[in-house]
Amino acid sequence: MNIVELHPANIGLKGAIKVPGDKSISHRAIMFGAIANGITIVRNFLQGADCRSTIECFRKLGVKIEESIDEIKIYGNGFDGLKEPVDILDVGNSGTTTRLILGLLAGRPFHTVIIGDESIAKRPMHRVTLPLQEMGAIIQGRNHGNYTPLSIVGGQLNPIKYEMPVASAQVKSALLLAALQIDGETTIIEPVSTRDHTERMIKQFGGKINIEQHVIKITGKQKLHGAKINVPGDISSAAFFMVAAALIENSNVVLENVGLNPTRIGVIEVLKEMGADIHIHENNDQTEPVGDITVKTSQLKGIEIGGDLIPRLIDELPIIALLATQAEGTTIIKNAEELKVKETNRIDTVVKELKTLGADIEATNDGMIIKGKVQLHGGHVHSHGDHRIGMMLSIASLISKDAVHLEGTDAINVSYPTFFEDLNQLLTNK
Ligand SMILES: O=C(O)C1=C[C@@H](OP(=O)(O)O)[C@@H](O)[C@H](O)C1
Ligand SMILES: C=C(OP(=O)(O)O)C(=O)O
Repeated sequence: MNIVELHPANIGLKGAIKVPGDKSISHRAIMFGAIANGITIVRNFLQGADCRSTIECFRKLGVKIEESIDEIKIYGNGFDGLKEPVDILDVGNSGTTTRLILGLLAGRPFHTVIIGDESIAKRPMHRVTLPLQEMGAIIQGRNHGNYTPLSIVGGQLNPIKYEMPVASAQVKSALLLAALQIDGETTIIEPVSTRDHTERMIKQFGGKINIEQHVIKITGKQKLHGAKINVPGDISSAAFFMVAAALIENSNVVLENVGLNPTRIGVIEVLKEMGADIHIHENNDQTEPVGDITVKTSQLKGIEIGGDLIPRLIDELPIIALLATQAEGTTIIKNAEELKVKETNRIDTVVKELKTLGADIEATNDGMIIKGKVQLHGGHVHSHGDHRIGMMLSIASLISKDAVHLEGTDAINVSYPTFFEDLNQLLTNK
């Protein structure tokens, strides 16, 4: 496992960068391109390991996908264009690929086997396999279909009315991808709003979907046509530099062309409530809203984070935990038990690694309690193979007193392969 020695920043972060494309939207652009009729062109696609896994899975399903430096071209032939793969589909580290592809394959009349890495093998799949089985798909796997390896034989599905027990955009999207193949209307009820990229994309590809509050209705067998997708920058990646700029003296950072979908901007709301010097400049209102985010060095105070806000910042909670170590007072993160079933148990890994650096942080059943402001010291820390933990600890090293030895930085390739290049650029700008 690779170990990198990281040093405290002795200057502020300065300048403007464009973070890479949004991971959630990049996955969906490939999937919708594959099931639509005609050509789909995707610009600013995230070339991270997770989205690469999605491309390779769809190639194995018989979809022609061409790649050049600045765009991806997908030749869609509708749902019927997908063919029984002769090989196993490997989803790598990607929960989004696993769950969404299961929804799509639930309606395909052929057999597929899905595997992933060690982390994927621990992530619960019943949340999608149970409702998909209720719709009529045949799914088998470890622990009665809860864990990979999974095998699925899809076919004719029945529409259902499904009240989701967990707030999860992946579950919602899997069910929508299944529902798109059914003659009849499927109803999905979310407990709390989650990211709505799938719903937006259905419309962008020419489909119809009815959304009223938390009730989503969709009729299948619609004709989707190819589209042009400009993927906005990923706010989940931008969050690391938003926090770094707020915490490091003499910083002034602009993150350009970041996706500002209202279901994703919880981290901006938290930064504002904690007192950060942050400004948003919305550029336009496309299918997905985008804009520039400016963050300067800030004085912060602890707050309580929970309830409906959680799904809107779920992936940002590791970096928000670091932010809280530098805020005056106590920050309480609650209702975030979903953190336990991410690439790692992110309550445990965040608490363990930040404690190693001297933070005052305790795990609770559904989140964390963090007391600040505490000067972090150096130490030997580990990403545990989790990209977001790796990036959070890299930012922590910038505000630590002594060197930090970070093990497992390669995990960062999952969502942000150019993370260290971008960080170095912000550190060298005057
Ligand atoms: O739909 C998506 O693209 C995602 C949904 C979230 O997962 P859940 O649906 O499990 O909350 C998020 O954590 C993940 O990084 C991406
Ligand atoms: C949880 C994440 O992704 P996924 O579920 O797709 O593995 C993430 O990117 O933080």
